[in-house]
Amino acid sequence: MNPSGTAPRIGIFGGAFDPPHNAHVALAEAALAQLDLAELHVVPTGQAWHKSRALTPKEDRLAMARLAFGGLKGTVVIDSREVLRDGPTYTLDTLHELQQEQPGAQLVLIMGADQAGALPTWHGWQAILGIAIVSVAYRALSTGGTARFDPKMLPGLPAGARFEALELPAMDTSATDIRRRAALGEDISSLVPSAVARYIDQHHLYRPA
Ligand SMILES: Nc1ncnc2c1ncn2[C@@H]1O[C@H](COP(=O)(O)OP(=O)(O)OP(=O)(O)O)[C@@H](O)[C@H]1O
Ligand SMILES: O=C(O)c1ccc[n+]([C@@H]2O[C@H](COP(=O)([O-])O)[C@@H](O)[C@H]2O)c1
Repeated sequence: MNPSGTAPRIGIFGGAFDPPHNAHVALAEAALAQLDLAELHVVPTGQAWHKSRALTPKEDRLAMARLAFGGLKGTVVIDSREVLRDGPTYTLDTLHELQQEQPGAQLVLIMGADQAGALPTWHGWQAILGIAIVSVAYRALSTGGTARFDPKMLPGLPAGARFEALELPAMDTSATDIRRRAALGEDISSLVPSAVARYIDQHHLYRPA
């Protein structure tokens, strides 16, 4: 408990971060500014069972996450547990581990509205909603507009599930678009933190073989 008698809030922001980009950083900054977090864990995904393409090696994604998020103001932990874990990455496992490590903390799972809408496809999603508050940031759609999210649209929403809105200006940046641009040799320096752009260049990431 805090001196105020409330449970410390631990934020969890997971992603493939292939690569981490400016919208990810803006989302993390908004979470630190708005969610009253004692800590923010930025968690690169290990084995993304839900994505059909092979991700860039986890060592590179972890290194880029350190470059992108390591300098943010606030207590930020670049959490390597999922890249170190064998087998498919399940957020539920991460939440169970954090619960054991920090009993009494309130876990706050942070995501874009696109992921929130897909929650019923997640492993153990109803258990996740029993453990964590879900904080949802709006996300610009490639077709224009923003991805709105209303928890009531989730079929089978468990009673007691808690959601919070995270205010974020809609940004249409996506890692898919950045990988595509980098593969074409286009300049991506306005889309990712400069240290990430240097890392991509130095390690020849996203270029055709
Ligand atoms: N432009 C954005 N605005 C708001 N949230 C975003 C944005 N881009 C990513 N996110 C959120 O960040 C988290 C991690 O996303 P992820 O690493 O998959 O990035 P991505 O840009 O969606 O990647 P990809 O294009 O490869 O699917 C997810 O919760 C996602 O909803
Ligand atoms: O646990 C699951 O089943 C699960 C299914 C889909 C996504 N996630 C997590 O959601 C986060 C964002 O996913 P993504 O696809 O936008 O990178 C990332 O931490 C993933 O591991 C988790």
